[in-house]
Formats: sequence, C-alpha cells, structure tokens
Amino acid sequence: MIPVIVLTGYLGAGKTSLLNRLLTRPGTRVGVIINDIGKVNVDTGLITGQIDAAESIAGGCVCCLSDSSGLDELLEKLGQPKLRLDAIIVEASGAADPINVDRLLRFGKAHGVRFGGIIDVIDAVEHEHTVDTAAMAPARFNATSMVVVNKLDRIAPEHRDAVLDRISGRIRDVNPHVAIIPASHAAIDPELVFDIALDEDPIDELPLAAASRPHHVHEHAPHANAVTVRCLEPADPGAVLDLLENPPAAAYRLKGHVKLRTADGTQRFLVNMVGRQIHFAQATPHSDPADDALVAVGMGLDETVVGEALAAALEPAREDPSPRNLTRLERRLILSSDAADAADEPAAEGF
Ligand SMILES: Nc1nc2c(ncn2[C@@H]2O[C@H](COP(=O)(O)OP(=O)(O)OP(=O)(O)O)[C@@H](O)[C@H]2O)c(=O)[nH]1
Repeated sequence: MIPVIVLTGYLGAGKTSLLNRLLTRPGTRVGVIINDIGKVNVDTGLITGQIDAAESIAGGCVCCLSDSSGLDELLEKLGQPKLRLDAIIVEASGAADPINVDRLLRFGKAHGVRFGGIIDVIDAVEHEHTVDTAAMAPARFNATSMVVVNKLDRIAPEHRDAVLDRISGRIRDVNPHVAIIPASHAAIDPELVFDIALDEDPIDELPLAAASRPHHVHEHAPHANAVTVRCLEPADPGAVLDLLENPPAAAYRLKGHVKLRTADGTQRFLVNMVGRQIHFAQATPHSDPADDALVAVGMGLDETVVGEALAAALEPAREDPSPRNLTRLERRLILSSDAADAADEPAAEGF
C-alpha cells in the first residue's frame, strides 16, 4: 500500500518549499495532489521538483470537503500499480485544519493506499500572529505526526533556541509525542518522510550523475539517523507491539519486515509506525525473509539505546504467545486492513 503524506500549514509557512525538497529525492517515484483554495492551480506552478503523477483539487480547501469521495477518487487514481509510485504527497491549502484532514483520511475508502503522516509546517516568525493566537496551544497539533518549524533563518541566531523552545513547548502542551523538526527553507531530510530506506540511484547512472543533480538536499539538511536490527528468528507479537506502541525517544519512524510466532506457526509481517500511527500488514510477497529487520529513523537517535530496544523486541520467542497478545496482533491487522472502518482506530493511539 502506498503511503499518503499530507502537508498542512498556515498560508506561506513553507509547504510548497517542503514539497519541492521532497521531490528532489533521487530514486523515489512520487505522486502529488495539490489543493489550491483559489480556482486556479497556482501552487502547481510553484513546483520545481520532479513529479511522477499529479492531480489537483482547486476551488476550495480539502479539509472542507463534505465527504472523502473526491479525495478517494484521486488517491485511487494515483494508487494504481501501473504508476509504480512510492509515495503520494497531498499539499493541503493554507487554510486546511489537520484535524479535518486526519478525519477525511481515516474515513477514506481508497484502496491501495495507507496513511503516511500529516506534516504541519510552521512559520517560526509569524506563528504567534497567525494560528497560535489563543491562550491554549492550537488543537491542530493533536492531529499532526511531524511539525516542521520553518524559517528559522529569519530569526537572529541568538534568539533561535528560545523561539524554538517556546514553539516546541506550545506544541507539546497538546501533543507530547509529535516529532518537531527545526528547519530553514524547509530543508529536512526526506528520509524522515518517505518509507523507502535506501537511497538508490538508477543502476545505469554513474555516481557523478547524482552528485551533479541541482538539488542534492542532503548537503544542507540536518540528517536523520537510523538504527537497523535484523529479525532472524520469530519474535513474540507482544514484544513487537509494545515497541511500536511505546517507541524509543526520537524514533519518529519504525519500519520493516518481522517474523512473529503465532497460533499458526511463524508468520511474516510488514510493520510501519509513523509519528505513533501504527500499520501492520502481511509481508509483501517479493520480500526476502533473510532481510527481515526493523529500522528506526529519527533526528538524533541514541543508537545504543534504540538498538537495544529493537533487539529486545525482536528477541526470539521461547514460548507460544499469550492469547492476549494474539488478540492484540489480530486487532492491529484488522485496523490496518483496507476494508477496516478507519473510524474504529482510537485517535489517542494514532497520535
Ligand atoms: N526566509 C525564508 N523564506 C522561506 C522559507 N521557507 C519558505 N520561504 C518563502 O516563503 C514563501 C512562501 O513559501 P511557500 O513554500 O510557497 O509557502 P506555502 O505554505 O506553500 O504557501 P501557501 O501555499 O500560500 O500556503 C516563499 O516565498 C518561500 O520562498 C524559509 O525557511 N526562510
């Protein structure tokens, strides 16, 4: 299933800049849905990165759609296997409320796609005068998986940490789990956003081709780091679910194939956690059991601590899993399936 990543953020915060950054990632096929609040597709013209397939919703804000059918239709179009997309990015209009976007995606019925996270972009300079005007921190952060605090270059270096601390504190007031990524010109590491672990160039290209690409964003973006632990023998479903539900600090993403001991013997699953949203599915048919592993990705991960947490979760199961843990696993699979009514997913677990 193709992950759908939604970019939200107040007008001018830097959503298109972020989209352009993400579209420069070599070897990733990305489909884009642009939502212009005006009747003309202005934003589409601002895209400089390479898009593999595009659709647009103009003339209104995506989060104000009365139901998800319009969005579902576009997602299904982009989800067609023949397009071979690795991800779909929806750039919401500057007016979109992440809470409504989240609801729309959860109630969505599009096949072949899954939730890949909501990234809210903040203008560090304007934030207090735009969305953050109330005494309480805005509820929108409840629905976001990652917040990019952008335009830090516009704040004097000596005040940057204080501004970032204040904004982060307000965000954490309503959502202690959200990943907060400081940025200038939306320069974040795309590795944090995409579900693809490897930065693979086409095999017929020389390394020089990659080096000479105009937007090799890794040069300036603060880097995410990753920890990988192999899964050679079947683990206990309870231990893996405990890890996904309580991931180590700073692990924004967890992904990979795992072998689990179940009532029907060993089974393999594809697991994905993005900003505490958990997705569990049967292993993809072409995946090689010898490559089963879990990868944690985040900014400034403590590799020892995270490596130990992953290794503990993947410890070979010595006995059959408890009935409770088998039920937890079954529930996760049902909640993650295409046919599941997304509304059943408890919001508190997702974010
Ligand atoms: N100085 C500075 N300018 C930025 C930064 N990020 C974006 N900009 C500029 O801010 C303006 C708005 O950026 P966009 O990326 O178009 O913002 P947006 O959120 O897509 O805007 P809307 O579609 O209107 O909501 C553009 O002129 C960008 O070049 C940044 O980090 N620093």
